[in-house]
Amino acid sequence: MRAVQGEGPSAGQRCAFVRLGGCNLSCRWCDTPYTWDWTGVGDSGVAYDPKRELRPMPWTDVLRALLGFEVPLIVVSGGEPLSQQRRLLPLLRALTDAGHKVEIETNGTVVPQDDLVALGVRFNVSPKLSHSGDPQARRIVPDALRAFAAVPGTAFKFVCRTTNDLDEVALLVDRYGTRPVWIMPEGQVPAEVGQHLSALGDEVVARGWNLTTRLHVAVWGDRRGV
Ligand SMILES: Nc1nc2[nH]cc(C(=O)O)c2c(=O)[nH]1
Ligand code: SF4
Ligand SMILES: [Mg+2]
Repeated sequence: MRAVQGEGPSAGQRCAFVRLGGCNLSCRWCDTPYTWDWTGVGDSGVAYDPKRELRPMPWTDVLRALLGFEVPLIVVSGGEPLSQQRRLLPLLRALTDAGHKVEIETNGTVVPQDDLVALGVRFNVSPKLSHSGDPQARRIVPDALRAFAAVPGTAFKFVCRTTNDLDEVALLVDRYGTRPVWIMPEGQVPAEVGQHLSALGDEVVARGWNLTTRLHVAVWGDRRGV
């Protein structure tokens, strides 16, 4: 489906999405539990059925569908798309060869391969804070964060609720050089996003960081596919 990139430095740009199944984390407030939560551990409490939610497709079919949307930007998300980075490579190479910009939304726990980095895709890296409920050793992978920080164009996008979360972000930035920083409010409905946005805005600006909303939530609520 066509949409606009809802988050981060390219927010507002026309795009199409590829959403991959499976994640190596299990964040409580995850907004796409249907990509990985087969047991109902997330806040939704729903145990999704992988047979219903996931559809294996040859990458050439995915390419054809994406080219058909005729949009400049392709956003690859999940789940955690880099769990399948080797298998994604031919698709992403074909997209960049065809002149598309590609952005990959990742949780920052998987070191990107050199041949993926060489394609010139943009990584939107979203390291998870303690309120995700994931153990620190799983959500913070220093080698991966440092590797992403070294790739030109990478943006680090931290999902936050309160100003206390910003102190946690600052520690990660100091330790691993995760810049530039974008702070994004947590929330799956406009009221929640708005509330967190106004709670965070002043301090984000004072700290010299960037702020992003979740444009797709404002436009489409929690609808899937956009
Ligand atoms: N419109 C829109 N923009 C997005 N940017 C990142 C998304 C994600 O789910 O990773 C996302 C999403 O789900 N929808
Ligand atoms: S890393 Fe992303 S997709 Fe995975 S559980 Fe957390 S929020 Fe959901
Ligand atoms: Mg999303």
